[in-house]
Amino acid sequence: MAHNVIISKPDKTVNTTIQLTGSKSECNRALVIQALSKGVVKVQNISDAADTVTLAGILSEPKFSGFQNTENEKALPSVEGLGGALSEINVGPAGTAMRFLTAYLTLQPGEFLLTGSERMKQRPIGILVDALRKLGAKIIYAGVDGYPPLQISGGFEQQTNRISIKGDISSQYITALLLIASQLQQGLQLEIEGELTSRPYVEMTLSMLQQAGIQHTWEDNVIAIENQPFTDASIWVEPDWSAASYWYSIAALSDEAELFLPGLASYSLQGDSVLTEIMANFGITSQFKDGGVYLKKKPKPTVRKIFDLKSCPDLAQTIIVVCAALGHEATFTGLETLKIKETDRIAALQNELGKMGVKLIEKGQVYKLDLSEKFIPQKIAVKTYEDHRMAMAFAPLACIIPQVEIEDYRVVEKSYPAFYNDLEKAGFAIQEV
Ligand SMILES: O=C(O)C1=C[C@@H](OP(=O)(O)O)[C@@H](O)[C@H](O)C1
Ligand SMILES: C=C(OP(=O)(O)O)C(=O)O
Repeated sequence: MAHNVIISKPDKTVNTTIQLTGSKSECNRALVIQALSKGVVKVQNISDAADTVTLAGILSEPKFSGFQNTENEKALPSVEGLGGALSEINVGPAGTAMRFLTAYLTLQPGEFLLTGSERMKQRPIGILVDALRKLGAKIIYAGVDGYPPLQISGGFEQQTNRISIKGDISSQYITALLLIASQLQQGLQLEIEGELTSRPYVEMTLSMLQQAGIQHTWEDNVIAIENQPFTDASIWVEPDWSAASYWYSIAALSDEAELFLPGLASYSLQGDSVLTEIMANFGITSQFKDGGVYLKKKPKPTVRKIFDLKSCPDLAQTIIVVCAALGHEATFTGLETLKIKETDRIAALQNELGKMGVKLIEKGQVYKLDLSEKFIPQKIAVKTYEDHRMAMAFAPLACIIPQVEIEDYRVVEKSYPAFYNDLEKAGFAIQEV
């Protein structure tokens, strides 16, 4: 089976409609809410992202959801019974599934071994485990302290309703706690210590809980949720703005382009919708009408020199690659969390941009592109490091480099399985090698 693809640009101007799959962030929250509500809350427009399929599969098992979920038909169970006593659950590379299930399983009767891919075993989870233990949950490390796999004994007597948690490593720990908060006997008062990274993801969690009837207060750095029931609701998942970023990037790297992305609205729960503002710097206009967004390229000189990506870390690779490709010597901040994602995204960017003579220089918390030795090769072979966003952020380089080879190209399935089909639809040639 081929592992790589070579992408070449279309013969004519990109002018098409791309229907993006649902946001995996919204979906994975909605699935946990649905399971906690025992099916009272429904989910519509479920994503086909592998991370969502994995979580839906796990939660559709009656022993984990406490109800028979027949709605998520795309679900692929990835659960194995271990001698009846301990159930092993493997989330593969899905960070949100790992973090959300860690909290969720502490409330479910049973003994669980929660594990994931080799990379997942290197992604820290100690901050969340410590917080859950303070609440009274029973979790032990089955491998290295501070990292998955975790052994969780579900069901616990709550010891306190007030805990504090560091906010600058991953917002997913905070989301995991907020998702279960209303089901804790004493509710939860969560004090966020220090800076909060990826803040829009916490706001997304609270908005979605609110759609499911769960009220909260957020005063200064304390988010409080009382014990309360979910109410009948149907949550509609928006298309994925992070996936949209690759289409904005294609438009930015083309002389001309016109695209329609149905389902995206100017108001979104996803912080990555800030993309429209960021991409305006590269001459992309976004017009919201007909139930979606039209993007158009209008060449203009790029003015913005500093991009703070703390609130939208999943856009970092897209924007850095666009700046490098356009020869825009920009500076980036808010990239601290990139080293603990699917791969060390800083190192991966440095390696792959190096193949076109571009340096991404780290100076404390500031990263600067050095384009003094930049060149446009005839061909580039991009390693993807088991990171979907490396593949999708570099693929648009095909607009300016005749042949872009993406190694281990199927990594995109984590969030956007139809990526290459959509590229073909837009006129790109995709050759498996
Ligand atoms: O809550 C979420 O759905 C996510 C939060 C972000 O992670 P961090 O909070 O770890 O930055 C983001 O990078 C990830 O892709 C999805
Ligand atoms: C960081 C990501 O995902 P996760 O942390 O959920 O694995 C991502 O999709 O870019």
